Amino acid sequence: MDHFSYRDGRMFAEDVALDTIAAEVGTPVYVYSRATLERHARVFREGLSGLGKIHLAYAIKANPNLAVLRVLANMGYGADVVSGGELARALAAGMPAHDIVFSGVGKTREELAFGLDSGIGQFNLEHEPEGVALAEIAHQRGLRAPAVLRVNPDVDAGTHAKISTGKADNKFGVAIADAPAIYARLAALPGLALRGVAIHIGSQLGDLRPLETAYASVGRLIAELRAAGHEISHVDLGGGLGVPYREGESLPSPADYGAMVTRATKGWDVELMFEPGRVIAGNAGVLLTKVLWVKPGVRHPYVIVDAAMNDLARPALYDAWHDFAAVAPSGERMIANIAGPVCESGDTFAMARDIDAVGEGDLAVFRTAGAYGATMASTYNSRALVPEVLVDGDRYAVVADRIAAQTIMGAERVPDWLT
Ligand SMILES: Cc1ncc(COP(=O)(O)O)c(C=O)c1O
Ligand SMILES: N[C@@H](CCCC[NH3+])C(=O)O
Repeated sequence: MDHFSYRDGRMFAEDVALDTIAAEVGTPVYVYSRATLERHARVFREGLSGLGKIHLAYAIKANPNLAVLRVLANMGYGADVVSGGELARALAAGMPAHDIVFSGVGKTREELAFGLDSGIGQFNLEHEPEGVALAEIAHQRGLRAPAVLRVNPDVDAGTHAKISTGKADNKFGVAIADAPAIYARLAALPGLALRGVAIHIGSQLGDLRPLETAYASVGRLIAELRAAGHEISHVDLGGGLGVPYREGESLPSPADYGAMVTRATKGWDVELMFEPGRVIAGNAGVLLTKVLWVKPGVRHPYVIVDAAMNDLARPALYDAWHDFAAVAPSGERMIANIAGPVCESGDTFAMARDIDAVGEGDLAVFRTAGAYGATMASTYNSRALVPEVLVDGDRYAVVADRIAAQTIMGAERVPDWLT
């Protein structure tokens, strides 16, 4: 069941009409559905139900809003974090420290110490010097840091180049061929409790084959590490499962993914960990916007909406497609370009798109905006930071305020020597 659907010609988020939210909170605004978040969390877990003991660490970079994290914490999810800021959020949302995994290619010593002092469950080491530093910091505290080594399997994930992470030339992990030697050196350090490996080859994957190839490499590595005498008890298979962005698009489901994982990890005898992000949050949110103007264009009119690339960066960054739908469609269609107010031609959400006909003042949504939406927002062009709303049945709450340009200006200073 879609939790963003029409009733009597108006779009609702669960049981709340989007025009009500627009009138009360203003636009642009992100709107999330709690029921959808919960459904996705449940379906992902069910997809992996044949695998025995698993750990689910929601990749909070996808949507780190505290209310969203609380929903997922209540569903038994831990967190995959990539900065001290994300770690602070996961803890603040009530995620138990031992359910938190710390990934990221540029963790600072301070962040490593923060993770240790918080008692997090696992560090995913991205390279040898990081492991050495973590071992030192842990040893000084009389601790052994639970850790796994992230390997780069040199697999083309078949997704957008900017969100591929598993090719040899990408910055993530250690080359899988170098992994046995690095693993052996790190495993010998007294401050580390090295217990396995991690992998993550990219995001928005629409084909499971690259993942299966990568997991097969991990399987061979596990055998090699065990043959060298290492105890391998944990393997983190990362995230990356894609979601449909276009109506009618069909992608592998969590159940398909689970079947592949079951096949690929047969006989591994480890606790598997997963870091889903987009598949949990992507289709649980829309960006609600208002049409400001409809302006003639050379081939098609420009629909200028009040959301812009600073609110939803994905189209400008990755040429990403987000379905656009009127909140109260008339039934008419139009071919139009859709753009925001920011002074860049890249601030264009769609060109020559067949959309619901809209005019000045109409409300519309960009769909599938729950992941990598608000979290990538900025205040470029001195625009406000976009607010977020969580709907739960017939109630809703503003879960992140709109931060006005004036408030942001309040953090700036003109030094007195600049008279
Ligand atoms: C290490 C790591 N884990 C998990 C994820 C989540 O990925 P996705 O949102 O595609 O599931 C990412 C982002 O791609 C990541 O870098
Ligand atoms: N920000 C990207 C995903 C990056 C995933 C981070 N590892 C997107 O919007 O699709």
